[in-house]
Amino acid sequence: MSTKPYNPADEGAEMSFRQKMSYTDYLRLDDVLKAQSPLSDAHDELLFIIQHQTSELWMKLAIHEIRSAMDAIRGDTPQPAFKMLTRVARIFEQLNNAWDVLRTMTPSEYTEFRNALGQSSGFQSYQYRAIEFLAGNRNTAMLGPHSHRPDLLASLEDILSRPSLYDEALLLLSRNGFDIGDEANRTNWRETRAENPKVMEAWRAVYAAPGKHWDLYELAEKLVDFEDYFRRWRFNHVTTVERVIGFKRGTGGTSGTHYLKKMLEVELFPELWRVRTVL
Ligand code: HEM
Ligand SMILES: N[C@@H](CC(=O)c1ccccc1NC=O)C(=O)O
Repeated sequence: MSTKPYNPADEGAEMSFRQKMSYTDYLRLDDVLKAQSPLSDAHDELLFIIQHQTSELWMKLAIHEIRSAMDAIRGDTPQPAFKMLTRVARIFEQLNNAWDVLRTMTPSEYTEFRNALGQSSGFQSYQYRAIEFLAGNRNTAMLGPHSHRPDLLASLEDILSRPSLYDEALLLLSRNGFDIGDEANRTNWRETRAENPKVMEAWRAVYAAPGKHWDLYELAEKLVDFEDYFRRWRFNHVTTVERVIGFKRGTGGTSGTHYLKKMLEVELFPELWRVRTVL
């Protein structure tokens, strides 16, 4: 005895989208799902492509959130920035978990298609560079790989012409009466700023009396949280890279694992880490 299969149309599920916007239409899935073009017959190349494309989508959202957080801080309304920065940290947590999928690819499997990648490399990810530049890790040498794309170069240059997320936090400290020295009058934002003892002292005062400076205290902790998850991303990346290609040179031309280990030393918000020692 068979029962009739359940039909969601009986309770009103729409079944015809000839004249209406569907899920596939709204999400432009034809564009998204046609954008994977492996260059080899290797089974794992699709994993590699999807891993990177999904990472780039999450980075797009991170950039959107960081920019809005910066606007909120600049407008002296830091509260919405807290939520946005929490989301950025969660995005990095998501990216960190994604390494578990890529880690299932062995060196033997990667070697099957590595040649097809030519000299392309994550080193040329302009969204990754945008996140670093927005956060405050600025190095104009990193513009080089984008010199053939005036549109991308212009958007990175635009980021470098304005204060970073951390600069916005320091300017907020200054507007709240904290002495941050010459940094309050800075006009050139293109390079990473030098560490500043006055900024360290300002953060020390914030951490010494959280109740008195709650917004600045909460902002500082959101920034530390963001950097914490960012550091974990760098660490997961270099560990995966060592596991898959050892100490081979990178396709992008750097020393590979050695280069990435050096990048682990980068600090986005140095005084916020330094201040811990003196509390
Ligand atoms: C098997 C997987 C991977 C390997 C073997 C690998 C390898 C490398 C190497 C060797 C570099 C140094 C630059 C070079 O000379 O090429 C690099 C940089 C980079 N990779 Fe990967 N990578 C892998 C996966 C990923 C994934 C999934 C992402 C996510 C988007 C990514 C993003 C980046 C970025 C953003 C850089 C630049 C880092 C910086 O300049 O600090 N990589 N990668
Ligand atoms: N740099 C990697 C290649 C690589 O991982 C890659 C190549 C093209 C697009 C994204 C990549 N991912 C991260 O660098 C390698 O040396 O094997």
